[in-house]
Amino acid sequence: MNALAATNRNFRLAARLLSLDSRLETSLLIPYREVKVECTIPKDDGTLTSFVGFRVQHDNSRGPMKGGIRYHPEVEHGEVNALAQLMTWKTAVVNVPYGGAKGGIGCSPKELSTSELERLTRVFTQKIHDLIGVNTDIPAPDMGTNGQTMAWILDEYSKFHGYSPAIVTGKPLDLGGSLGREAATGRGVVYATEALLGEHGKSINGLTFAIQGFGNVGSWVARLIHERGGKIVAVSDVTGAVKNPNGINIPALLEHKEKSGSLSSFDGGDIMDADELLVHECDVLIPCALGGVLNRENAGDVKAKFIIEAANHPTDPEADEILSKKGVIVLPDIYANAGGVTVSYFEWVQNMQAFMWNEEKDKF
Ligand SMILES: NC(=O)C1=CN([C@@H]2O[C@H](COP(=O)(O)OP(=O)(O)OC[C@H]3O[C@@H](n4cnc5c(N)ncnc54)[C@H](O)[C@@H]3O)[C@@H](O)[C@H]2O)C=CC1
Ligand SMILES: O=C(O)CCC(=O)C(=O)O
Repeated sequence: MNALAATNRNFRLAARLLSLDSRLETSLLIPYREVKVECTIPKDDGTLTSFVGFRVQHDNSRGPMKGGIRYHPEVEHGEVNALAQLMTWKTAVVNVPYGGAKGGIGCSPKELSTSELERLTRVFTQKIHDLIGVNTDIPAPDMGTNGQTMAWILDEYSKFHGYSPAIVTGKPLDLGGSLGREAATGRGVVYATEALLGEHGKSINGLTFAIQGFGNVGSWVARLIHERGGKIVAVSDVTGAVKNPNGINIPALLEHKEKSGSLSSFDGGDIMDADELLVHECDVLIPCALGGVLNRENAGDVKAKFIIEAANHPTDPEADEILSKKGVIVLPDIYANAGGVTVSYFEWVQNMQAFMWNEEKDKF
């Protein structure tokens, strides 16, 4: 099932359970605004190339719309739409005063040079600058983007609107970023995992884990689970996958990835087929990459007892049904990965107050 059909289906089910007024249901199924823009840039070799960018603003009933920007070849209108809708539910679940939005550009960021990525980000910002705003829609990083991308958006936006650090979150600390934001999504995933396991009389220490994706979210999840004594038996990313039944040395894997840019040549485990990771023997499976990776083709073969949705919508509705019949507990994305947008809210609050907190601030 495609991402939008799946997200709409889940929303309709929830609306029925809540006896939601059908007028509200209809209104919440249709996004507030969808924008599709052409982004043409000169490449380093002087030729011109065009990409398609999107920003979907789903709902602003609870506050300014909030959500990441994704650079990935599979970015398309329907998926961005689904991701924007999920942001509306996510910000409501953790009760931060935001609505939901999402954006992205259909491109392969690894195939573009830094200067091409900068030009693309600046052109995209020029096309959407009058639709976003510190009180209307605040982008953040998602797959394929990072603090540097946010810095370019901030700089380009500020040319039109004056210096506006609150226009993006997840930016570098020197430009008004927040301490703790880089780790926040992974840290939130681990807190959510600890709480769920605790309810079942278990803890991270002593259980086995398989993690799909080793970018911002996956690498922080791996690091924090490793620190808590969890045994990570398999990790994958777009370059390949590695397994070790005795537990992968995560600090060594992080160092290897930093140096080589790849997981596949790591000698602290055996190479495995990346698709096999999702059905690998483990107690807890944590998808931290793309959506729809668990579907009717592989859900029946999943060995894990718990699935923590660190990625957005990794579990297709058909997989959800199969997993539920098997007694697998699935912790939904809009709760499990909400640590990122929570600290994004803290970053925005600091920017709006022109004030910087220390990382330990816990009183409001
Ligand atoms: N960055 C954030 O703060 C948040 C991210 N998320 C979600 O978490 C997921 C990951 O996002 P980030 O870590 O930020 O992205 P990222 O771009 O930093 O990392 C993505 C990772 O997925 C891997 N990957 C891509 N295709 C793969 C495949 N076919 N098989 C295995 N691995 C594959 C990449 O190699 C990379 O390691 C996405 O679904 C995103 O929407 C959710 C909440 C907040
Ligand atoms: O930090 C944010 O504002 C949004 C993060 C995001 O895109 C997500 O939670 O999926």
